[in-house]
Amino acid sequence: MRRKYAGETVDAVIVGAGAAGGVLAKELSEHGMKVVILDAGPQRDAQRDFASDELSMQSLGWQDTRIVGGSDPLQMGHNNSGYGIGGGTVHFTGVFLRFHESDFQTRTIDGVGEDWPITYDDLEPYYAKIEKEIAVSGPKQFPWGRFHGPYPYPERDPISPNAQIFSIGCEQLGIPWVVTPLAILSAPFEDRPPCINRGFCNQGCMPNAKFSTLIVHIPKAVRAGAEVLANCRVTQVNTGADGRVTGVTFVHEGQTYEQRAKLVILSAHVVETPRLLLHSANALYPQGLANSSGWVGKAFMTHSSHDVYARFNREIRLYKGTPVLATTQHFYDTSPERDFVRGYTLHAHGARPLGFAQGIAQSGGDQPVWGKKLRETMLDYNYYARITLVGEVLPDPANAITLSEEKDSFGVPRAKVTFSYGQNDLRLIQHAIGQMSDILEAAGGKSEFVVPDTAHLMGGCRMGHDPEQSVVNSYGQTHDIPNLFICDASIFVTSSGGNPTNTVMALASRTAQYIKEKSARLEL
Ligand SMILES: Cc1cc2nc3c(=O)[nH]c(=O)nc-3n(C[C@H](O)[C@H](O)[C@H](O)COP(=O)(O)OP(=O)(O)OC[C@H]3O[C@@H](n4cnc5c(N)ncnc54)[C@H](O)[C@@H]3O)c2cc1C
Repeated sequence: MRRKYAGETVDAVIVGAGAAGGVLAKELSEHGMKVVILDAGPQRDAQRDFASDELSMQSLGWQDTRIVGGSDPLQMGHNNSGYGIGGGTVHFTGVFLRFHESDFQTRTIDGVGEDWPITYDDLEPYYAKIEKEIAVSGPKQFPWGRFHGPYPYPERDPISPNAQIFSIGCEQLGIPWVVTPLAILSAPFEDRPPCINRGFCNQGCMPNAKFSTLIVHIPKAVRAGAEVLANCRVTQVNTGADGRVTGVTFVHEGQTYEQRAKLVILSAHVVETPRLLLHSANALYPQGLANSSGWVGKAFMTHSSHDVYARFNREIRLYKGTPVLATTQHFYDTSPERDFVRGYTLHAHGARPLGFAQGIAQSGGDQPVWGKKLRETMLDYNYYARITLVGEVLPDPANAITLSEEKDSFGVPRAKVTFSYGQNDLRLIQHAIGQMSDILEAAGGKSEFVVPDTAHLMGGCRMGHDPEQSVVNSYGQTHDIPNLFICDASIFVTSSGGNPTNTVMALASRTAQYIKEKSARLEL
């Protein structure tokens, strides 16, 4: 393996080149720090490696076996974790939303979950910076939350037929809607073209109109001097006799290496970050690293993400255009009229034929859509429209990532992912299904399939002021080990009712700023 910093103790080693890791690598190396960033998966080339093919592009997701449990076991893989340089951003849908003020204070406002140790104001400048840096497109007026636009780039136009259906249904019911804020270009930016509506965002964007860490932050980090190592699986975080971390052990093509560093930053996402911390237990830290509180792996969350499909008597063609182009956050905040607290976002959401077939096949309950019925429905694929939920799931310590007895080919225990919905989560889902059906029917469709699903992973190494109730402080610095940071979606305290990646990247930029300031004062 060709190396730049082999044998050196670098300023920072980052594990995971996804949404958070990419921001950190870029910002720290542009500051002059020596950075090595490792990813377990490959470095892909958008034009060479992305195919307009649903099935083969499943390889963009994390495919290693994870053991799932709980009363609502999660389907792991392509739908919730990325694999390779760019992480989940390579095949994410590109919906780019901010959290609302209330998301950071659910305990105070609604008596559920936990308050974050930061407020919306702490993150606001970082949201603005990231949105500008990647030229987020969105409406001139965004009606919900604290940020009302305008976005750096104009909203996408035209919108897809499925988004038009959504808009008609919402308008019939008096529900405000907008063209979705997206990390997808509406006009040229830097050396990238605007979106041409191929619709393969979840298969990797071949023309580079969609932002991904692979094509934006990683090249900038490399230009600033960072060393990016693909196909390098970190198996251990190493600790010195003084209790500080000294670097990481990783495996590349069957060979084991060590990268020494003054700072270790884990950005390996919600399952792999806790797994590494737990697996790196030693005599000094028998419960795993940064786990004196016992909170590592606990209270991870997902979003409920049920779909409703309705059939229309005219062609909609769900494959057309960017998958998500219309959104409402009308049901985002707690309302005393509902039997649950917190809320959700609804998106008009395109689907490709395979996704449609896999979805409706799971929708039937005791009357599965399979065989002849599945085949007949597939013939009518062009007549269906879809809406998808992004629903807040409350944190529950029983939803946890732990180590199983079974080991993977690297000798590391496989992650066990245990998940069950709470009563509030289930009531929220029922409400959302009703609203999605109403919108589709108000637009002239007939609701036929409800597909249970989840999306996004968050939490498991939550931030907080109290070292006995949280793993990291608000900058991602672990309470137990000052030179060990966690910076990815695992540090979320609550899940919100909106897509998370803008918040992941804003937090990463805030952590980078903290590291730069602390390092300058030799305080790390
Ligand atoms: C299909 C799909 C659609 C999505 N759509 C949206 C959307 O529209 N809007 C939105 O806001 N969010 C969306 N998301 C979520 C988004 O992708 C994540 O929020 C985001 O990528 C999380 O960033 P992260 O830095 O925590 O981890 P990731 O981006 O997942 O990066 C983690 C990286 O760590 C690497 N890694 C893990 N373990 C190791 C190890 N041991 N050694 C070395 N490397 C390791 C992985 O290979 C991966 O590249 C979507 C996700 C998926 C899967």
